Amino acid sequence: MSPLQIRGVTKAFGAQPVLRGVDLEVPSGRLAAVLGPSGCGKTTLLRVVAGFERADAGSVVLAGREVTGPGTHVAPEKRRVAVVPQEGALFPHLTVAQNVAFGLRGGRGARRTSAARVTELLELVGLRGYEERMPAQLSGGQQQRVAVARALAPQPDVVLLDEPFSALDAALRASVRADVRAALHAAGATAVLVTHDQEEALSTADVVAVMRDGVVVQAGTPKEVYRFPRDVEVARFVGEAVVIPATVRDGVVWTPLGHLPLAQSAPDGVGRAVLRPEQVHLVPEGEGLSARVVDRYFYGHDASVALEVRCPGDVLLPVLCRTQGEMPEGDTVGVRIAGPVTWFPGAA
Ligand SMILES: Nc1ncnc2c1ncn2[C@@H]1O[C@H](COP(=O)(O)OP(=O)(O)OP(=O)(O)O)[C@@H](O)[C@H]1O
Repeated sequence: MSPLQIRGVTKAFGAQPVLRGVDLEVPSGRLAAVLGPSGCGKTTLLRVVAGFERADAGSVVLAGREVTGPGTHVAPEKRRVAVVPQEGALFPHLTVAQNVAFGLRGGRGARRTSAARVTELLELVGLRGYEERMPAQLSGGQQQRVAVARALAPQPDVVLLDEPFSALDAALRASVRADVRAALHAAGATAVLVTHDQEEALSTADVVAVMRDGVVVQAGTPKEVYRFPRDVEVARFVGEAVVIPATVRDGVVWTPLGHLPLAQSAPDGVGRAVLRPEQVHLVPEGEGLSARVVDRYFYGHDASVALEVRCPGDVLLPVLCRTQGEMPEGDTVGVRIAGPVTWFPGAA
């Protein structure tokens, strides 16, 4: 049985419904990211699971025990859930070792509050040797790692992390993220990470739950939600998407860019196809369709160009494409589309 099962959870603040029937299961030892735009209810969901908020309806089952349900509300401290807040919230007057040892009190490891266990936990987060430092002597990333060690100390059933990397600067974020992920996996912890950063969700989590307007609209592996988004909005939210008008006839998608293979079977009809910028390949001018560079975006590790593709019938279609090299604006290039597209019925 999954250590965390959330079923049909609803929650309103006054007249404002915030959670509108959330379903989510997190398998044992997995890290799930709850990904969604600001205000969609991510933190509220975490607070319901932690027991800081009462749900109006639905249930939360932790390690087989219903902690939230009709007539049931187990107090937060009795839930065996650990919370890592946005900024680690370490006790400033306690050393790193004392902060971690604090997490051991009252937990399963209560009888083993030994220095050895603290060292073991610090080792897990890559901070062995930092026992005697004070929190103020640590970087923001190190503080977050201590907070994770403290959270793991009582061997909770589930670790909840609320935007734990958002206060870190970009250069640090990726490495702290990787360390925290490794520590959670090494501890075999089941965890839920709340984030509005799609790159963070896709690169860190085993399961991504995309949340919108108080419901989980899709949950799956990072590859599943990226390659097989449930709708155009999910496609746009989990990455850059090229959305084009498309008609399905006999299992083939007809688009202004030519006919393309389908990622999944679909009934005949009119709708939109979604492809990713990395499926748009540049070819020498004269091959494929002709396109003009209309804008460029430089990200450091790579770059994108906005193209205007001239399609049959003189239709001009805006398309985004990844590039490595220099591409002056106004340049004319050839493009070819590779790989399958996802398709959604409805008006273009
Ligand atoms: N205690 C509260 N009382 C009243 N309204 C609240 C309360 N907590 C949250 N809300 C409202 O519920 C909605 C969802 O908030 P929540 O913090 O869960 O969203 P979120 O997805 O975590 O957003 P963010 O990414 O910005 O933190 C917001 O409109 C917020 O104003």
